[in-house]
Amino acid sequence: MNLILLGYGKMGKAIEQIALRRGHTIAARIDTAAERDQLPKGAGDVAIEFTQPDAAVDNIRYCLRNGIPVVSGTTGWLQHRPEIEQLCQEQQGAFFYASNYSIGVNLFFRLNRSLARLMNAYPEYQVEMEEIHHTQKKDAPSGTGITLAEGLMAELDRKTGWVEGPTNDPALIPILSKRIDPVPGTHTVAYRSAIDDIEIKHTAHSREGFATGAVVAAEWLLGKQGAFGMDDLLG
Ligand SMILES: NC(=O)C1=CN([C@@H]2O[C@H](COP(=O)(O)OP(=O)(O)OC[C@H]3O[C@@H](n4cnc5c(N)ncnc54)[C@H](O)[C@@H]3O)[C@@H](O)[C@H]2O)C=CC1
Ligand SMILES: O=C(O)C1=N[C@H](C(=O)O)C[C@H](O)C1
Repeated sequence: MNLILLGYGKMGKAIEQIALRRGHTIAARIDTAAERDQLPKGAGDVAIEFTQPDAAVDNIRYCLRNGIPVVSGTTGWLQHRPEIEQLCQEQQGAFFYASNYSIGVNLFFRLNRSLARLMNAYPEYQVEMEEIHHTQKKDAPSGTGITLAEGLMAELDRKTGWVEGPTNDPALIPILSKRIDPVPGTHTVAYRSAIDDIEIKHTAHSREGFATGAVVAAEWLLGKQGAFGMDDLLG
């Protein structure tokens, strides 16, 4: 495949390495909206978009309107997801999104939901979450943290929402965000009682898992039509 990298920061560069290793070529490395607007027609087969919260929606719209299948991993913009999915349908385009592309985290999402189902029967445990990332991260809580919280809300009857920081409201899941360099991404879900604690934790050692997942998603998306996520890819 000939890939357009929309965003050539930490993730764009990690994706380039993995893409080249998997035999793909790089059609363009785009790091501003102005550069993107100068892309020639038919420049690449798939765009991989890892930019920043205030740029993602415009980039994804651009791809869908120009018939470019797009894999996005940017976090912090998902309030606009329904609009993007509608545009994808109208344009008969191809759009893939995951808050986290690593296989390990996607296993962790499933473990989180299974554990939450089990903990429904044990209301004496209070659930809380922590996410740690490098200090350049623009959004908090992390997209992965929000996906974990959504998994808890789907399975734990006593939780109806999440909040950033501590809370005394028993219906809310507190998500504590810490920024420490050079942490690529660490997520913990903890159930605490007066007697003991149960914790599950995912620690990324580098960006390799995120980048590999994004390239695999681009390979998978080519030739498809619709809006997809990791559950479609992993089955
Ligand atoms: N879904 C996942 O698995 C992962 C998601 N992320 C998310 O990906 C995003 C990018 O992360 P990093 O690469 O670490 O950030 P970064 O700050 O290193 O790179 C972002 C790049 O996007 C560029 N950019 C800004 N506006 C742009 C525009 N309009 N068009 C094209 N490029 C533009 C910036 O110049 C910068 O080079 C963040 O939202 C982060 O949360 C990061 C890692 C994994
Ligand atoms: O900004 C990052 O670095 C990361 N962002 C994603 C998120 O917000 O969950 C995924 C990963 O944790 C790294």
